[in-house]
Amino acid sequence: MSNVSLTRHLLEEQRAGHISADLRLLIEVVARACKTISIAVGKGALGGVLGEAGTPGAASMNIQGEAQKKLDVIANDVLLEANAWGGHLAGLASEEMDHSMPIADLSPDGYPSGNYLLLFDPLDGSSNIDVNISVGTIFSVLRCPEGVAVPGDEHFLQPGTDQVAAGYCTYGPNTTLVLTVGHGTHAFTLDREVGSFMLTTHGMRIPEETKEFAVNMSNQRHWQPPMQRYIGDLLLGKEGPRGKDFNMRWVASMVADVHRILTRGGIFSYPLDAKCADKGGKLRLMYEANPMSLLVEQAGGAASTGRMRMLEVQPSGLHQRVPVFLGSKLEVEAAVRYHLDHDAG
Ligand SMILES: O=P(O)(O)OC[C@H]1O[C@](O)(COP(=O)(O)O)[C@@H](O)[C@@H]1O
Ligand SMILES: [Mg+2]
Ligand SMILES: [Mg+2]
Repeated sequence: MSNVSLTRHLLEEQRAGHISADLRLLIEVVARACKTISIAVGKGALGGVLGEAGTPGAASMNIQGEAQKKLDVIANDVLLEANAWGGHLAGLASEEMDHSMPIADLSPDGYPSGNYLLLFDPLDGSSNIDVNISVGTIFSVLRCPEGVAVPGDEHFLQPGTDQVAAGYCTYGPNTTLVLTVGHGTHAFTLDREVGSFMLTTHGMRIPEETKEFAVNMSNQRHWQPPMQRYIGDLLLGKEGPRGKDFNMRWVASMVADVHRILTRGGIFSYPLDAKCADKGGKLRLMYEANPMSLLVEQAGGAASTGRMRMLEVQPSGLHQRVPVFLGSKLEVEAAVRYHLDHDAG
């Protein structure tokens, strides 16, 4: 077992010139918030954290029009509270908040504003909270544009290539933080007795090829023709054009599905379908697709919308949705080929 804590790892990244002291602090604050969320998730029914937020018959809704779970709200509050003292942050944005929040509004006591913007999905996999299946937190860090002291939504609309850090924490049988600052993707497991994240995988690598795909098959009839054809060919197995049998896994928590892919390979997809076409997709670009795409690319994988590299999408809205294909490089390239061939007629 490694004796490298997250703190030591971040100090080494700072000494190597990969991150500033402020960014190190910011990541430590997010990691501390994740520990608090992990404790709340772990208490389950005993902590009164299961079920819907709001009052019976009047569930509270977020900007996405989704009913909020108690833990969505708790996790969001934990992240806000942890970051309220500012210093390192200029503003933050969350799946659960209609608009971004400048740190000046969050911290009226007058802490100085910093240089970074933090975006997060405080609780990913909400439908799994009440059934004791892994959920998580996803986050992305951008630089606040020069000369902007009080950032608005428009300042967050930077492509994924501009992320200076990205990560997620899974709350499952163990609590694992997976992080990149653009120099590899590394995993830290929470030592619950000591209370520290310890480095457990340095330099995660996704195998280029895979025989495992992750998709919500119940949407099949709503998919567009290239997706129908792609998955159809996977299902034909050895006898089909792909020449091998594929296995399927779908946790319905993006963090857990991506964690499996970072650990042993695979392809994860949430394509455009007739149900979500008007919104542009199901998953959110800024705090789901982009951070996961950076982590996957840094581990040797690929991430695409099916038609272009995810990290190069120019965002047009804080809560913008996109189709997602990510994971083993050659398999993502295969999925993209089905889309491009279709478009080319
Ligand atoms: O219920 P579906 O359609 O399978 O969708 C599952 C997907 O939705 C999500 O739960 C969306 O995230 P939130 O729980 O943060 O809204 C992903 O984690 C997951 O991949
Ligand atoms: Mg999510
Ligand atoms: Mg969420």
